[in-house]
Amino acid sequence: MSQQLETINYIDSSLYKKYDVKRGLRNSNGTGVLVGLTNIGAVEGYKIDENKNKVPIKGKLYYRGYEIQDLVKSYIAEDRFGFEEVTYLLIFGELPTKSQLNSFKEYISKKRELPPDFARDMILTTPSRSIMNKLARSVLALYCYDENPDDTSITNVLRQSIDLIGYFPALLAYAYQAKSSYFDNKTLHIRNPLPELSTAENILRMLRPHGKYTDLEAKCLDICLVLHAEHGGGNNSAFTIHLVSSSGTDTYSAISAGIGALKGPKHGGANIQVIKMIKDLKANVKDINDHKAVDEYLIKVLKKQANDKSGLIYGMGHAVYTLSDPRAVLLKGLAKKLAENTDHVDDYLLCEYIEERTEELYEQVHGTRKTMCANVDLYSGLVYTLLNIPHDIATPLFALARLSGWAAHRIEELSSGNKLIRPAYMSVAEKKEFVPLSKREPFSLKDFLNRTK
Ligand SMILES: CC(=O)SCCNC(=O)CCNC(=O)[C@H](O)C(C)(C)COP(=O)(O)OP(=O)(O)OC[C@H]1O[C@@H](n2cnc3c(N)ncnc32)[C@H](O)[C@@H]1OP(=O)(O)O
Ligand SMILES: O=C([O-])CC(=O)C(=O)O
Repeated sequence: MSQQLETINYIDSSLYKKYDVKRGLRNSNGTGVLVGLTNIGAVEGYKIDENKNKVPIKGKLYYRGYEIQDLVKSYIAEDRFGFEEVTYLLIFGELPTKSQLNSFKEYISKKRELPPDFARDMILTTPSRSIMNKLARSVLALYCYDENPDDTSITNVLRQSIDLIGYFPALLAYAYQAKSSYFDNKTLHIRNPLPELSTAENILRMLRPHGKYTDLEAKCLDICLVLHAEHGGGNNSAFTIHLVSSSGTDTYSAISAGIGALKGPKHGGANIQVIKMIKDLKANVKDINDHKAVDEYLIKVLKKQANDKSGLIYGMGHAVYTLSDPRAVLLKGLAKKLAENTDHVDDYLLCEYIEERTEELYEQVHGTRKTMCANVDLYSGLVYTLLNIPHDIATPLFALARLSGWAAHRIEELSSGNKLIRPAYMSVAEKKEFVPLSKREPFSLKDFLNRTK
């Protein structure tokens, strides 16, 4: 029956050209179809020249007009946590004053504790191997604990968004604890969040059996959260938020849909896929410093003969960035610093080698050159290893950080979208006459192909 599904669902790719369908909402030069306007994040990865050709450039990312490097550099220089400030910036559109930031942090800190018995009833009873799956279900379950869940007024959506931002570290940490205890036979540690701690500190406190972490570990995790918080309106999960919000549905439905989109291996889930790919590479290549052997492995990946046989080198390529992804540049620098004088120098060099070689090996295998840079997911897994953060939560950390951007995009859609997002699909199906049950014949591939020729 699945063969039948493949047959009846096949659409000849020449039809897309014939009817000028923008597959994947992409123009013929690979750029995205313009479908919206946003004030939140700006992603710049190419220029269009006077002949309408796409010209690769170094990538830039702005949050509400501020360049990501400037934000990160200032948090490092001022030796302070930046994620709460970035959340404020994304939602309210301006950098906060000291007192605005303090009140915002105080407000979030009051929402750190989950509703009474939520952890017991909603997280520990039905653990999942996938923490992303558990997070989506937890967000949906929070609908039942909200006395005003369906009100889409901005005041109410803002309250719901900040509640979720406050709850997320505990949702993530308890989902991880439930998974580790139930599936990996580890001791269950349930530690309360502390209101005076930053998001990064609370995550580390609740994740670790002893609840301890260093200031450096927390500040590095904070940088990772800052870097993952927002990426414009067109990325798959933010667009999902716009799409779902445009129907007028509730905040919990919209955010859980965003989590589902981010989980995919071509989007946020790529960070876990990079970790798995490197594990597979190490299992198949005796010496990871042997460049020839690494090349051979990567060629097999590209030929769909190795790893998950998708043909993808995870952590490489991007829909917008061409020469560089500014987040990958920053994470690479962080990974290099953290790896120095540890056993992980070779792991760092391996990621760097994959970054250097992908374009050329892609050309060798496919015969066409594609400009491809490391994306945010290539080095993040290594940074988490170096921070002693379990790999299971790599994508969930992405979701926790991106929740700030999603909240801003949902509020933007509700404030300025004002139109149900509803693109067109042209039907290419044949029209048929109804056949009574007694006269039907089983599906025949031959008949089907004859009819659809
Ligand atoms: C947070 C984020 O979402 S960042 C992205 C994380 N995702 C990954 O790291 C997964 C690997 N990368 C990819 O799959 C892609 O680069 C994407 C989906 C991110 C972006 O893709 P796009 O730039 O839109 O390119 P597109 O999907 O049109 O691909 C063009 C061709 O290059 C191939 N390609 C793109 N990236 C890669 C890659 N990393 N490895 C192998 N082939 C690749 C595609 O398979 C496609 O081949 P096809 O024309 O034969 O179908
Ligand atoms: O912009 C994209 O397509 C994907 C991405 O990097 C992100 O969402 O962070």
